Amino acid sequence: MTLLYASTFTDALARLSNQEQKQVKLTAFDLQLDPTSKGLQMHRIDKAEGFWSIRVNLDLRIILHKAGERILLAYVDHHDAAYRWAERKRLIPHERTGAMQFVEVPVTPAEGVPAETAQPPAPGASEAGAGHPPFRALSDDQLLDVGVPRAWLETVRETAEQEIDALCEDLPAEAAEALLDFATGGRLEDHIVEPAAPGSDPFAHPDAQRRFRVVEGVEELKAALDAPFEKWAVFLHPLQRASVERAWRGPARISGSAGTGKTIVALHRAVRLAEDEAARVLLTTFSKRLAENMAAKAELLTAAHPDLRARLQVRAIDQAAYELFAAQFGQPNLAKPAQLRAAIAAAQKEGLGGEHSAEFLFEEWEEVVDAWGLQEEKAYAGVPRIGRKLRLGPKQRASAWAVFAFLRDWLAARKLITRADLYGRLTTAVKAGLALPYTHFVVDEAQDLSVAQARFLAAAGGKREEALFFTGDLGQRIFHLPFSWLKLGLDIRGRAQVLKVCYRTSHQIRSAADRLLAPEIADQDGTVESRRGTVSVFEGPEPELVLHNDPEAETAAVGAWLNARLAEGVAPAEMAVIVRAPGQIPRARAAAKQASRDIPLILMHDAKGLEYRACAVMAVDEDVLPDPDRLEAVGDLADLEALQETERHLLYVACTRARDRLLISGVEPGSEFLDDLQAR
Ligand SMILES: Nc1ncnc2c1ncn2[C@@H]1O[C@H](COP(=O)(O)OP(=O)(O)OP(=O)(O)O)[C@@H](O)[C@H]1O
Repeated sequence: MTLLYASTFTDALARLSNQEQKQVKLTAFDLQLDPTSKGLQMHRIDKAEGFWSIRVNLDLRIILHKAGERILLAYVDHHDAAYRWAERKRLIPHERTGAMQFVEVPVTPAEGVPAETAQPPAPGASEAGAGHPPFRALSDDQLLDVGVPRAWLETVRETAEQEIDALCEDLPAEAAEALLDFATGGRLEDHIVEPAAPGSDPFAHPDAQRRFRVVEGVEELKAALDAPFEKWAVFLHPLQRASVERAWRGPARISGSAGTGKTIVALHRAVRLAEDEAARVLLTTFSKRLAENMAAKAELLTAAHPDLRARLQVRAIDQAAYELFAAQFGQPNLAKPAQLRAAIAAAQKEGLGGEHSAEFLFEEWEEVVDAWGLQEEKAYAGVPRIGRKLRLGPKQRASAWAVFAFLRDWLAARKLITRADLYGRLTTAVKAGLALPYTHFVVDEAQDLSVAQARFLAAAGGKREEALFFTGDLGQRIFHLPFSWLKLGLDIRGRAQVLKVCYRTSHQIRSAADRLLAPEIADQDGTVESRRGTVSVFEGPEPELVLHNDPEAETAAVGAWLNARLAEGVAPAEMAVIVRAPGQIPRARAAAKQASRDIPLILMHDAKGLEYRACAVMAVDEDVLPDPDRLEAVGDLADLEALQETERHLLYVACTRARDRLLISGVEPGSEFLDDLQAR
């Protein structure tokens, strides 16, 4: 007997109370142990071919589908609702793609089916007061190619624009995504589903695997049922699954708009690599908080495989590097930014540095001299100054270098090293043969790797084909100026994949945020990441953008907006107020205070990886974003464009933390980026 469970089952389970969930799990375990047990009280459902019910308690029923040796946990609900669900369904492979699907049975109104049950509305029913049906001109073949079931062809063609959302909830996910993209200007051709090979198992098709999963042992069933909310732990999108499972034969990078599940892919990939008993996997990202989030998810994913969990370490990359350094060379004595600034001030006091401002010298040190590990002025002249178009003249360079040389001596005299030095020494040691305790590195938020980190990873991966796997989004680079990975030995060309389905953010919020960025962004080595064809799996209200005459008016309006969300039932912890810098926190606090003191206040730089039902991104003023201090610091010597982009990315990151509701506000005339957000 093969036992499978469907995403419809875990969705339905997640809607039940904790007590009910416990009872359902016990019944499911009983089923797995002995499907023939009389105690299950299994009954065939007359009106639904292949469907059976089993009894959980007086009221609750699990719906199964049985065919030959295969039993599928399909649904669970209170008695009548469970039967109604089954009576509307057929389990059949799609005639064109071969992927197994649940298909709603078309029922005509004459059969007296209540209007609220899920079924294709009668063709033409949508005409009253409806807009132009966007799919009317699509042929049967076009619709079948993207996985629309035959029974739905007419209904799809007659669906009006404002009914698309409801339609898509009833269609298989692959068909819904294709139609959503088409309705918002995309191309159906981008979503044609690869047909299964003749004679192959319809449950093995990549699109079937996003809704059905074979249970491999009681531990796995337990893990799935213990966390029914965590759909990502089981039901991956075919593109996600392909990214996780493929033998990439070299460093690979998976990208995608915010919320397309890049972190989820990184997690699954790390777990997959750890299946090999000889593997020691480091799953890493740039901050401790994000690493902790990933570690919690890794626990969930490996709940059924504790041995595998032991082969997987989750750490912030700096922490991992620190530990490796300490093990090899002893505790590093790291210079703090304040110490570096003090050293620059000391150099200037001695008359070094010419006309350069302290801020410029600090940025130049961080992003160029220290980042690239430059030890000599000659090397400084030849450094690839990507993102910095204006080259320094020889005199300016010489005066700046005098400060950097001073800085190096200053650090050496105090036996201090920088973070880049730490990575540099590790890189040299690895190249000289130091064996690391990791065989594989899976790196999330890779767009924010520093030069020194990228160089270290290139060395650490060595020539092992699957050693390096990156996930990230160039549009979310917020910490460093761009640089060429290729020049550092990380060649991902031809091994890049873009995810296209956004699970976090409503269509309305995601498409507004995506307007902040170019539809395609190329990295320094020519690898292009495209946002075209991205779809969100649900819809919501349009984001609101409001400018006020003064900060007080804004505070009052944001407070009112937060109160409105509370009134809708959004808990304080499910919303956030996000601002650019600490200087705007008092404004955020004043606004939040009007609704609840428990609403988190977050800086844009710290917003990465977080998600909330409702976000107010406030104080998006002209003199706040882009940050004028940062722009001034780089003066006319740096490429303002690259820095401007970094600031733009911050707004993108902030906006894409919102799931259902987004408010963006500021004081007139507002940040220059807001124009793009509004453009249609
Ligand atoms: N296959 C899936 N099924 C259901 N939910 C998913 C799936 N993949 C991802 N998610 C959910 O989508 C949300 C976003 O996922 P994730 O954080 O991995 O996206 P991301 O691309 O890393 O986002 P960002 O770029 O903002 O960091 C999470 O809530 C995650 O659980």
